[in-house]
Amino acid sequence: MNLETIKNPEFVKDCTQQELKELAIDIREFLVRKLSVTGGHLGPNLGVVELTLILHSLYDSPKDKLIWDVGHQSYVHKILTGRAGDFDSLRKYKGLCGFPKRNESDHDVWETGHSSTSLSAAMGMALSSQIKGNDSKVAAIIGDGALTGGMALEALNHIGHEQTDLTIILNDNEMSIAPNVGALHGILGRMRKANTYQKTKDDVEDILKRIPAFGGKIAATAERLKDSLKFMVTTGMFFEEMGFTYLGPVDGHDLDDLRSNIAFAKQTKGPVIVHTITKKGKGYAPAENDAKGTWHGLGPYKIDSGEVVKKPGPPAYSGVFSSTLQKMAAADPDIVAITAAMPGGTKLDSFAEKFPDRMFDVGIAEQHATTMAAGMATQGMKPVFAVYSTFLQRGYDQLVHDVCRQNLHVVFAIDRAGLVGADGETHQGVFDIAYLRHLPNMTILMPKDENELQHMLYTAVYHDGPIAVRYPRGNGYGIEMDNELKKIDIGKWEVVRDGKELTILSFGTMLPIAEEAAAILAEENIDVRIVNARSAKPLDADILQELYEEKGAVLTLEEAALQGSFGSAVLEHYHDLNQHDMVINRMGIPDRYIEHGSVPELYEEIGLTPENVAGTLRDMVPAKRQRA
Ligand SMILES: Cc1ncc(C[n+]2csc(CCOP(=O)(O)OP(=O)(O)O)c2C)c(N)n1
Ligand SMILES: CC(=O)[C@@H](O)[C@H](O)COP(=O)(O)O
Ligand SMILES: [Mg+2]
Repeated sequence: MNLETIKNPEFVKDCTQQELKELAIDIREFLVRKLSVTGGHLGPNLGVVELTLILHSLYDSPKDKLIWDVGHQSYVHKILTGRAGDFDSLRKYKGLCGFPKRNESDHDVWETGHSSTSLSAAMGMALSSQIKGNDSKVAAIIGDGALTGGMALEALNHIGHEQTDLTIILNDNEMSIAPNVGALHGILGRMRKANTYQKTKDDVEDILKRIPAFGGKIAATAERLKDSLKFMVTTGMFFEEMGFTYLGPVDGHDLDDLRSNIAFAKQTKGPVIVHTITKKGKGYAPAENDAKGTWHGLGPYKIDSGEVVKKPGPPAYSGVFSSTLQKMAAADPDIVAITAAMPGGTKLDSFAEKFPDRMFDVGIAEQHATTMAAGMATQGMKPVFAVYSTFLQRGYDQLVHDVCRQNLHVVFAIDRAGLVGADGETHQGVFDIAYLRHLPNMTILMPKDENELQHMLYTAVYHDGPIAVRYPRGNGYGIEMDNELKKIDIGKWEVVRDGKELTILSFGTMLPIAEEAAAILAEENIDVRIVNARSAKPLDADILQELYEEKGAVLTLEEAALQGSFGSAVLEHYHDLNQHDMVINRMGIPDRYIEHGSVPELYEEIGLTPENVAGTLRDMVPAKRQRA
């Protein structure tokens, strides 16, 4: 079938199971082919083809609400809702979003990107239907990984209490990005086995019944055995006790099994959990056999070999972070590393290979990770929580209440700081300076390059108190790395280019843009000093005072939200000293959410380009000269 002819999902209601089977083949072929060029979350989407077909067969989207947790597995939903023709633009600038997007389709009733929000949103919609008395049905699709998120458990607790009509499809493929972790994962595993338990029990009884006379007594014993076994691995006891009707385990690739169970769930009163067992990457061998999570989300690849098309380049910042931490951990047994279900992305998986007892993957539980680290710090450990900027947003109160207020020595290795590109709005790491800077006792550092990162990490681990070292997604510059780690003087910035007329305070990895802008102005005999302003808290008060006294003009440059980040700190500094005549300007992320696209395209969109920086500086010259 030409999927691009699909305009809406209605047609699947009239398909026979056989036709759906054929459609599933077409969808898998389409996904593998399209994503070999665009990249994206192939594994998760190959795992939900049958599930999505049955959901759209049984539910009347968008009147009925289908909510995709994390949403990285919503490509099949997007194909069935008329967007197959847009897949060449998947995760590209102004193209198809890689997550549900309400302005893309009425069928995208809830936007996701961060994990574990679907059950709360579903509950909100289900309660609204109940109060309004309309007949909209609600179904949330949540993965076994997302179920390890605290929000999901909060929602389960409330939903089970309220007994609200809604269906939760638990898409259990035993994988988060990496193999899933946690006690809940163990319970799900026993439920998965319950299937075999059921089969074993039936087999045992059949055999016993075939043994004449004597067999009868054994069969009675088997009955008792069955009851005790049942107690141990009751399928769904965990959820049943929470107030849910538990259906499962269901074969998540068997259209009949899915249809009968989800249809039953849909018409059942109260909350129902349908525990489906799926295979991540189903139907494409390299993805199906992926034990590490490589095929969870990736760039372009060669279909035949499954070879990922790797762009050669310098080491990734994440890699420099991890190798530096490993070097330090070898010499210091108090150093421990923590990740919230991102061992691969943060490169802590290689740390865990060397120090298996000192790396903790807590699941998708950033709140728990933050406070656990604080607990460790009270015992003299040196916890390093490696976390994406955007995901640390989940641990905000723990940062305030547990870490900073108690002034505990926790190191936050904030990865993906700045624009991340293809993941778009929900993943841009642009708010962490703003949400950290106002916390008393917090220190915020960002290196200009990968060599400074290793020294900054060393400085942070041996600092006393809460400290964040932030670094971007992607590779460094391939510069030479110092052999010896050295401490950086926190709060001391570094002049990297002399100049008299104007000064750029460049925060973190904005330096190349600053240098290109200075070169443009040098052609016009406008002399620009560049400072590597490597701490957003504390600021370098000495340099700021020198700039004021020389009646300078300052432009702050950062890849972070202008509202409340580094530039705001410099503004506040001069204001608080009543130095209101200081000529100052700021450039960074404007006050809106930045959608998906390549980082260079996004820089263009928001004006973070050498030409624009030069233009802003040029416009500051008159005011600067007037003040002199
Ligand atoms: C708050 C938060 N932390 C971390 C992530 C990164 N992340 C994206 S998908 C994923 C794993 C999801 O596993 P699961 O829900 O089982 O879905 P699957 O990919 O297996 O279909 C993680 C950890 C995230 N999106 N949100
Ligand atoms: C869906 C999700 O949140 C993750 O898969 C994320 O896309 C990973 O980002 P990186 O590719 O930067 O590791
Ligand atoms: Mg999973």
